[in-house]
Amino acid sequence: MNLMSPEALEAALRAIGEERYHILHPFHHMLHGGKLTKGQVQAWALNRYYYQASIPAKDASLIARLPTPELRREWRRRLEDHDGDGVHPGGVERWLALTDGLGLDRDYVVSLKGLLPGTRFAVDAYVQFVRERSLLEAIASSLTEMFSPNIISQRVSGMLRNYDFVTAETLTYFTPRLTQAPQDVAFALSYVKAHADTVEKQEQVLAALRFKCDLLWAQLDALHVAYVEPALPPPGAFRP
Ligand SMILES: O=C(O)c1cc(C(=O)O)c2c(n1)C(=O)C(=O)c1cc(C(=O)O)[nH]c1-2
Repeated sequence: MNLMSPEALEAALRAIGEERYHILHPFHHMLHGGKLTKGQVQAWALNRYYYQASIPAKDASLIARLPTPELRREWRRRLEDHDGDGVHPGGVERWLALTDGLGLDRDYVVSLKGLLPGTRFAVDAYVQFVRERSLLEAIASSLTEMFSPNIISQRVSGMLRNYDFVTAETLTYFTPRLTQAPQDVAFALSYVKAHADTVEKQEQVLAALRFKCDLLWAQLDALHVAYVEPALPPPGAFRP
């Protein structure tokens, strides 16, 4: 690989999303296309809770390694987006409003007892990646958020149209994400474009984004195998 301009690097990052973001996964198509039962949608929300709940842990470990107040302030905003400020609910709390709206017991969701092993391993791999890899790779791994407004729009409009058990209120988690994600991306992308200034670093940021796409994909694979086809939930996992 030759050294790319920052613009060419951004194009290469976007091409990774075109190729492997979870918007292409069959489970996503079934979810927004109205092809799932209520129990299968509950399984999705319950498992995805672990992703939401783990995001602040990965952001906190990233903040700990940022070298300046300016950088830490920028990343701290994400912690507030997810954890809230004690007055306004954050994303984790809003995700529980979603699982409430789908009729799941909150204590059961938070206990993680019904989680698929595949979800646990994929999410834990993200937190560990951010803790152990370089700051540049850790920041680059957040860049799937470049692609999330698209999948969120598709999911929200499709679910509202196709399921009588889903209301706009149930899905309010997603509304703030449509403005928060582009704000997150503006910073992370400009950081990556400025700091990936060698071929080796450019290869690392591209690999970090592929890794992140893969762990999002693996979460939907786990749901598909357990609840759609061949529908074999592992021992102890949530049963609709
Ligand atoms: O709905 C989605 O498909 C989706 C995807 C992603 C993503 O691409 O990582 C995030 C979110 N949602 C999300 O809600 C969110 O808070 C979030 C934080 C992060 C991150 O890596 O820091 N990704 C995502």
